[in-house]
Amino acid sequence: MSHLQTCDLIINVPARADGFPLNVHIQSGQIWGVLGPNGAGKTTLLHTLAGLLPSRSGQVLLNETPLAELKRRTVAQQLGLVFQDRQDSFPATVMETALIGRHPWLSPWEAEGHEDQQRAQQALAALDVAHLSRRLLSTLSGGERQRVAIATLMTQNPDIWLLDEPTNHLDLHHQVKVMRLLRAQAAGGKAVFMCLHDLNLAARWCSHVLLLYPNGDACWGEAASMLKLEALEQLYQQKLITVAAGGVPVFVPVDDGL
Ligand SMILES: Nc1ncnc2c1ncn2[C@@H]1O[C@H](COP(=O)(O)OP(=O)(O)OP(=O)(O)O)[C@@H](O)[C@H]1O
Repeated sequence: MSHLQTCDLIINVPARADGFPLNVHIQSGQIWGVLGPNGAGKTTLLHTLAGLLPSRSGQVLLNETPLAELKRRTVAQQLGLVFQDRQDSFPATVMETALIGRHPWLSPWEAEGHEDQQRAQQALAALDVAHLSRRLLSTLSGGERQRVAIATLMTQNPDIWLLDEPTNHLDLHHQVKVMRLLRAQAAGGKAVFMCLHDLNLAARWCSHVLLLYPNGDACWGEAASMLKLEALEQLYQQKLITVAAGGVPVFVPVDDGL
């Protein structure tokens, strides 16, 4: 299974000081949650890990090789990204969109075969959007589109799954369904690294957490050791209380009158 490593990585957030160099090792079986306030650089980090943005300094290594030295096709076979905002500008059906996930695995101009179709079908079914497979993507609701994007990543089947707020637009049932799916993928050997705004999803589902501060400071480690009330209050500049539910802490923001 592939693994992704950052070596003294400084992401390039415009007009920000360098901050703390990231030395993170994202490995098979792990589920990472990246937490931080708006503008902290979560999306920038994800895009840098995917090789879509250059770092300011340091490196991203995919199986010990700098990402920049690898062919995009090789990278796309091992690493996939669900974007936060997608411009689905050209008309495509849900099935056509899911099949885009197979492109890294096909030679140029090679058409998708039966197995590719089957993979896409299974992924769409896993995300409860198989019944929409003939619909144009542009006609879907926000949550349906989000599930198609995750199904496309599942169809791509890389070892490393990068996701930018995967529960965006999802109702509660589908939030849990997606988190279960990500946990099952990690249990099967994938590595999952996602930005989250919901602390409680991180507390319940992530094995590892990276806290990213607006000034570029960062810390990371096993989830239980990172999800401490004081650290999270400092991260979000927000008063929180903790209540226990099902053996997992639930963080609740409170109005401190400030
Ligand atoms: N092209 C750009 N020019 C100037 N500033 C930029 C550019 N792209 C991103 N930024 C800034 O970089 C910072 C980090 O953006 P990023 O999208 O990574 O944050 P984020 O943590 O994902 O935020 P959010 O929680 O709101 O999604 C933001 O302040 C953003 O305005």
